[in-house]
Amino acid sequence: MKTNTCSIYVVEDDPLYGSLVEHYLSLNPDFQVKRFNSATELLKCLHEKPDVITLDYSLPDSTGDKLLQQIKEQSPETNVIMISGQDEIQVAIDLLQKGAHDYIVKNEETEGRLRISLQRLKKDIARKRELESLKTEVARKYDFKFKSMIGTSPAIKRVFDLLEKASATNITVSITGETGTGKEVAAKSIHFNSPRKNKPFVAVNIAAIPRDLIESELFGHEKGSFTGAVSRRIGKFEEAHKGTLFLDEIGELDINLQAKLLRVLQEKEITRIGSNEIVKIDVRILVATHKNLLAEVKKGTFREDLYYRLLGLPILLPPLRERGNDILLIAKSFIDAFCQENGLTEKQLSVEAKKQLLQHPFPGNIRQLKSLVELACVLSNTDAILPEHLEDVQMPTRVEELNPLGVSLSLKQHTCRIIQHCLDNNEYDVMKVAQILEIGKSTIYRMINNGELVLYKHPSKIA
Ligand SMILES: Nc1ncnc2c1ncn2[C@@H]1O[C@H](COP(=O)(O)OP(=O)(O)OP(=O)(O)O)[C@@H](O)[C@H]1O
Repeated sequence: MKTNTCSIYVVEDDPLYGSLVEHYLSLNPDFQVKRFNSATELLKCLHEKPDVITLDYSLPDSTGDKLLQQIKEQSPETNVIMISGQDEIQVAIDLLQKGAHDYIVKNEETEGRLRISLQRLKKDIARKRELESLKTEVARKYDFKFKSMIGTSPAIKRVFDLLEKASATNITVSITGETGTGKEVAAKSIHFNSPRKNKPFVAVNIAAIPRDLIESELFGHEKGSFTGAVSRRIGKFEEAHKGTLFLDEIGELDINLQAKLLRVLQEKEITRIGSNEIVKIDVRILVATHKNLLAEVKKGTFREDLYYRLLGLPILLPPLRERGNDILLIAKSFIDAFCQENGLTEKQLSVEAKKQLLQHPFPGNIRQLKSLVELACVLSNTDAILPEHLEDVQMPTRVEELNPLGVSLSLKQHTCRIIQHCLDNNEYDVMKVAQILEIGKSTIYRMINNGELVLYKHPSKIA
């Protein structure tokens, strides 16, 4: 159905009034109107799930009250507008509480009120349809069965197998792998191929949120529960109710909050900060980290009980250098997408360029491959990508070299270059860089997430 059309069923036993409403509504080309003289007639067609039903309160074979309940049970998405000869306020309140969208009294203003009510509904319905189609589009994008995660190597096929198993059940999944190996894409694939796919997928990057705000971000807060809590806010757990919560960089969670998270996972209920109300939650948990959590447990920075609670089905994403020819398949898809998006002619990797890519260690994995081939598309003036286009950009070693062309940069660009330089020269140790530059590590992680900084962790440096 088009986003702006709207099916409306008119239920009215008074033939004259019924045909008046039907005629009036049919004047709008976006409305597809059908008329019914009784509750029995309507119930036969309720499986068609119309967008709107205008319902006469007193019908010969049912009451508006009873019929409203039946509609809400059988077609909960249908909006019901009650039209009644009664102007008793309590009747209207009761029906609205039972799920009617509007209550309109039959008088000389009925036509105008009905028009306003339907106009509002039409916008809501169009918005809902748009949202549904966006959801379907996202779901299709992350459907690993249809190769949105590219790869045919034995290493990635093993991962696809596990992703499929993970999608079929509710088990907690812990995804590990070097930076840029596709942990977030894997998490989305699990969700969008699971029975929860029509419910929310909520991702939280623990490292990107300042330590003081994490608790409120996860569990929500009541107005006034701490300085800055100007209004009530639900947390990510409640937001993800019935869906999936993806806790990225779980290894960065503060040890004190680890205890609270464990309790929430065991008891399946949360309390917002500053509230005593217990809220039941039904959330599927996926976690990811590039850290070796067992090593963190041994160091005493990650709780052992939480580690075992989160381990569930472990999925290790292999580094790109272990995926053989997948490197070329993925590179080609990035090249095609980049050329198409930027109006460039189609480009092919030369035999030598392919050899070079296959030998590259790719410490930044797929994210690094993407920037490398996108830069090559820009550097190549022909339809061929040659080895010279795939040279790694040399990292400057002196701060003056950060701006070799002397072009004027904004303060933000300078900031990015300085932090990136410091990361490159300190083994990508975010904590250390945060201390050296006296900035928060969450700032650095936020910039990494925004793509302003790159965290190329050399394999030998990964714990
Ligand atoms: N198999 C794949 N095929 C094609 N593209 C992929 C594949 N896996 C990941 N990507 C792409 O690689 C990039 C990095 O993926 P993603 O953000 O999921 O990695 P990550 O492991 O979560 O990174 P980080 O550790 O930095 O959080 C994204 O652009 C993603 O779309």
